[in-house]
Order: sequence, then structure tokens, then C-alpha cells
Amino acid sequence: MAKTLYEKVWDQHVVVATEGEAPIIYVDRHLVHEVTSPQAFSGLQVAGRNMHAAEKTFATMDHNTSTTSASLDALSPMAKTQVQTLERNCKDFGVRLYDIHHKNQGIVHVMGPELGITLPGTVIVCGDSHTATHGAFGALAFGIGTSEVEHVMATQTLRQLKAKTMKIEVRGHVAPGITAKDIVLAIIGHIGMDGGTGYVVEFCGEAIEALSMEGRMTVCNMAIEMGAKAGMIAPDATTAAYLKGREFAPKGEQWEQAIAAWSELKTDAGATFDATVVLDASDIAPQLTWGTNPGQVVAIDQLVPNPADATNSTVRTSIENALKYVDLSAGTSMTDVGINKVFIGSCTNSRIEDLRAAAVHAKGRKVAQGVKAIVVPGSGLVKEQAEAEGLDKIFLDAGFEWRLPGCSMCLAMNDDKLEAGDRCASTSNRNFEGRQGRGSRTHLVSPAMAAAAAVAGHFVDIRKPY
Ligand SMILES: CC(C)[C@H](C(=O)O)[C@@H](O)C(=O)O
Ligand code: SF4
Repeated sequence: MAKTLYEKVWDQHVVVATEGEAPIIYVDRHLVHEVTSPQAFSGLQVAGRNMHAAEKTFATMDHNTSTTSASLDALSPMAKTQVQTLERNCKDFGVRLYDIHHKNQGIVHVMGPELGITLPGTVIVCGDSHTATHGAFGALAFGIGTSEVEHVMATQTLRQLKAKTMKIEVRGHVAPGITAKDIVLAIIGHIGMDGGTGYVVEFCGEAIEALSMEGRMTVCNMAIEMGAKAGMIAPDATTAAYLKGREFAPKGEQWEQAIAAWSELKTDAGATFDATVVLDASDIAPQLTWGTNPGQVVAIDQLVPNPADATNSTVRTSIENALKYVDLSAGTSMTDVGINKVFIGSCTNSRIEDLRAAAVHAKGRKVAQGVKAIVVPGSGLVKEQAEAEGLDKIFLDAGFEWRLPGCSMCLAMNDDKLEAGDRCASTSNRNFEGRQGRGSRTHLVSPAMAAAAAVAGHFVDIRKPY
């Protein structure tokens, strides 16, 4: 029977399927960070259990670490406790840890792929919703809750219901300057913030195939922002080229075997999806959110929407509420919206390609007066590479701050927070009320759009001179 990519990976991982019960699936890789692991580790401790396969678990510190100092003393008491607890737990249970002094430390969804921990056809879980990122490699990757983290630690398996399947095809090619972030924001604008609920989404089509692995990760990262359980992209030559030679990727004969196995990881002709969405890539302009969820998005040459144009009263109310919170008036041109903060980073857009795209707009320019802009590489390796390419210098010369890796301003869980009333051009993935700091406003954009906003002081259409 013809199968989708998801069904193939799923079938290869079912360990127990009992009639009337959710199946149990095998987990190949478990990623861990300091925020969602303490209770899971202590659950094991209390039960006197060991980890089933500690070597398949990889830990990093990212959410509440400091991006200005690699010293524990720079952390708040709560953050310090979480970081130290992770350190102790990893030691006690024999888990490999990339701590704040390690050169591979970074955001869990940046660090995993770049070390080759993320591989096609695997099941990857982490106590973090943006685990969907790893689906860019044709892995089935999704976030789990803390009690499930403990279950995976103890058994290397997980009880899971099978999801429905959705195909999102982006046909044709994007115009120059249009990035993966614009593609995924356009998709969310099209299907809505809950359009993917209950589904594992497979992204496909020429525009997706044309993306680098960095771009594919950006797209899958935001699968969760359309409500999907996971996002997947079939592995191909781009995937293999990215993985070759990475620390935990297969080597020698095993590499050859892996390549052969990965070539099977695609949706068969004739396989059916429960839902299909088709977009035309050439219609996609630079995107930015205006509201308080990622589906409240427009193209840069559009206006802030008018609640009066809403199709029903629920939509009207949500537009009204969002406009009130973000303090924008209907009909305002998006290019007239000024910002005072810029955040280039997060597991959506902090990889080398993202920093290169931002640097193009920073080069030889200056951050506008009154704007504070920070660039936060996603990992130690990204930072190292960016510095080798001189990107740090470009940013610093332009007046951006160049920081240490971490989640940073994505979520207001560390020192990098926005203040009430701040308006931020952010390359992250969530823009709900207070996400980057109480009373702050977030506009989600691509790295190029964020850097351009930093130098202009307001949003600009990067397709034209500004
Ligand atoms: C802290 C963590 C549980 C959370 C998540 O799961 O997504 C965070 O990474 C986020 O982006 O809000
Ligand atoms: S960068 Fe943001 S979205 Fe990604 S894991 Fe960290 S907090 Fe979550």
C-alpha cells in the first residue's frame, strides 16, 4: 500500500499496538534542556530507576542562560538552580551535556542538527514544542510534556496516538529576497494558527525542495505555530550533504547504508493525505505579523487589517483585541510601523544562513537612533562560523550587539526581555501577548526584514531600495 513519509517513519517505530489503546513507539533520540527536565529526572530518582538508554539522550542549556556572560554568577537564582540541576542530573545519569562552557552549547534545536544527532527517519522527542524543527530532516520530531520526558528516560519509548496527515505543497519558486520565514508565515496566514491541529504536516513542492537545511528547519520549526503535531520534509541530496561528516552522523559503510535507507523516505506516489493545502510560491511577498498570533500576518506592502472587514464576529473581536494590545490602527501601512527593539535569533532563525542574510542589510549601515538591536547566534558553532566570516564585525560596526548563544529574547525567561510598550522586530516564532516581556509587542519577521528594520527604525520593503 502506498504510504506517506509520516506513515513510513511511524510504522518503523511502533513497538506495541494493542487494539483500543494508543500504540507505543520507539524513540531514537531524546533532547533535553534545563527547563522541562528537572521533574523528570527527579521522578526517576524517586522511583530508583536508571535511564534505559542514556547514550541516546543529549542535553544542553539554552532557555535561561545569559547571553552576555558564560558565568553562572550572571544568572538569576532560579536560572542558576535549573542550570546546576541539569548539570548534576546529567552527571548522575550519564547523559552527554553541552554546558554553558562547551563550544557546542546552543539552542537545543540548533545544536542537535548541527552535530548530526538529528537524522532522517528517526523519532526525536524533547520537552519542548519546537522539536518540530528536526522534521526538516525527514525525522518524526515533536514536543512532549514533562511526564512523557520521564517515560522516555525510563523506557526509550512513548505512548502516542497516530496523527492525521496533511500535505502542504508550495509550488513554483519564490521571488528573490523571499526566505523560508516568509514561506512559513504565508502558510500560517493562509491556514491560520490552528489550521494544522491534529495533523502531522509534510511540506513539499519546488519551493520547499529549493530550500537549504537551515531554511527547511525554519519552516518545520513553525509547524507547531499552525497547530500541527509535527512538520516533515522528505530527505534528499541537500539533507545528505548537510549531514555528511557531522559528529554523530553515520560514517563509512554505515553512511552508505544510511543513504540507501533515506532514499526510501518519501511519500509514495498514490499515497493519500487527510488534507491538502497548495500555495503558489511566486505569490509570496516579505511577511510580517501585525497582531498577537502568528496567523495575524500580512505582506509588507499591505495594511493593518480593519476589523470591519472580518468575515465573522469571532474574527472581528480577535482583530480588535489584537489591535488594542499592539497599539496599531486599522489601515496603517506596515512600512509606517516604527520599532525600538530588534531581536535576531531563536531556534527559528539563528543559524549561519540567517545571520548572513541579516548581515547583508547591516553592512555599511547604522542601527537607527533610539533602536536597540541584538544578534544572538543559535549555538557556539554558529557563533564561531559567523566570526570566522566576519559577520560579528559587520553587526558590531553597525551598532548591533553580538551575544552568546541561547534562547535569549525569544521568551522572556532570562535577562533579555522587552519592556512594556517596546515594539520589536523579531525573528522568533511566537508573538502572543507578553511573549518577549510583559506589555511588549512582537512582530515576527525574517532575519533580512529584522536587520532592515533595525537600520531604518521602521519596517521596510526589502525588495526596494530604502
Ligand atoms: C520552555 C519550553 C517548554 C517552551 C516550549 O515548549 O516551547 C519554550 O521553548 C517556548 O518556546 O515557549
Ligand atoms: S528559541 Fe524560543 S522557541 Fe526556540 S526553544 Fe528557545 S524559547 Fe523555545
